[in-house]
Amino acid sequence: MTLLDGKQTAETIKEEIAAEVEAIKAAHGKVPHLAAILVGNDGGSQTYVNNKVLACERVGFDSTLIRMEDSITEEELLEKIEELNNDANVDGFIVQLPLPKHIDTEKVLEAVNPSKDVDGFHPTNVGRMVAGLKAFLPATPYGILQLLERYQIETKGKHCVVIGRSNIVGSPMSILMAKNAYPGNCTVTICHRHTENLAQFTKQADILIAAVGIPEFVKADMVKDGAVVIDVGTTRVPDTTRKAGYKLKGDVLFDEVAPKCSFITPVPGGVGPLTIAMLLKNTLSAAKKEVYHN
Ligand SMILES: Nc1nc(=O)c2c([nH]1)NC[C@@H]1CN(c3ccc(C(=O)N[C@@H](CCC(=O)O)C(=O)O)cc3)C=[N+]21
Repeated sequence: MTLLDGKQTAETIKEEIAAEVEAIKAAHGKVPHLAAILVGNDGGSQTYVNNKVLACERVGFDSTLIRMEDSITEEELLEKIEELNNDANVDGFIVQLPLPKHIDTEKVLEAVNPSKDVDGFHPTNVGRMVAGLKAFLPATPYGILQLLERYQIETKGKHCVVIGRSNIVGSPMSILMAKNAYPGNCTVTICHRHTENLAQFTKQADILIAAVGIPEFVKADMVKDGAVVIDVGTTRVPDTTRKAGYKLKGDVLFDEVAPKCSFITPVPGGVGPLTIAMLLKNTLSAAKKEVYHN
């Protein structure tokens, strides 16, 4: 069993980005700039946004964190987005999810200019990805592709089973794994809450991607011997013995599943750090105008 070290891979990617930032700075006297809007003060979201800001510093990007109260109106958020769309100093920005219930998430995501949508959540980027055009890829699926590629895991002709069909992970992951590319060329099965006899599908997976958000959902008897298992879950479970007051749990019952795997990602230190690295990669692409040449 080989551990897929997301933390180390993310470090390598960030070093590559930092080297490019140096070159851009030398040539143009400016560096890529990522902004993030955080509405409210959900603990998990704060951690991720703070990690993004720290990562920006690490690679030499400018970053701006915009905090807004839980009580803001949709209109106020849309105004802020318009401001960032029009700010020539900002190359890319994200609106951290989830948003408060009184705000229409789809409307908000559609308001982001696709050329600055480094999360890849705008319908234009989703459509472009599906059509095989240049697009900002959502950071988590993009990070998983990087992990498969950098560990040189064979994907052609393999059966990839994705559990979960969310817009930000399960759906785009399934599309990318089926593409005529490396990593890709898989036969893909998407499972979700209405899948009958889930284990019958997961047991056939050469590559199993768990993106359900239920801690330790995938047990050993659901996994084939020698499978590659990618765990996207990062649920905070209360743990009073820890200083942070919580423990991070993946969607996979790691101790039981790992011995059966050829490769597996840990939680923490797996997919999470790569998500942040690929957000930076998208921001670099935005600054270099590699996707939209406006
Ligand atoms: N607009 C938007 N874009 C996102 O990309 C987005 C979002 N909203 N909302 C929330 C989810 C979740 N997410 C994570 C990012 C990093 C870690 C990460 O770095 N995790 C560390 C541990 C962090 C910890 O200690 O809590 C790890 O797995 O090793 C986890 C989760 C991005 N998301």
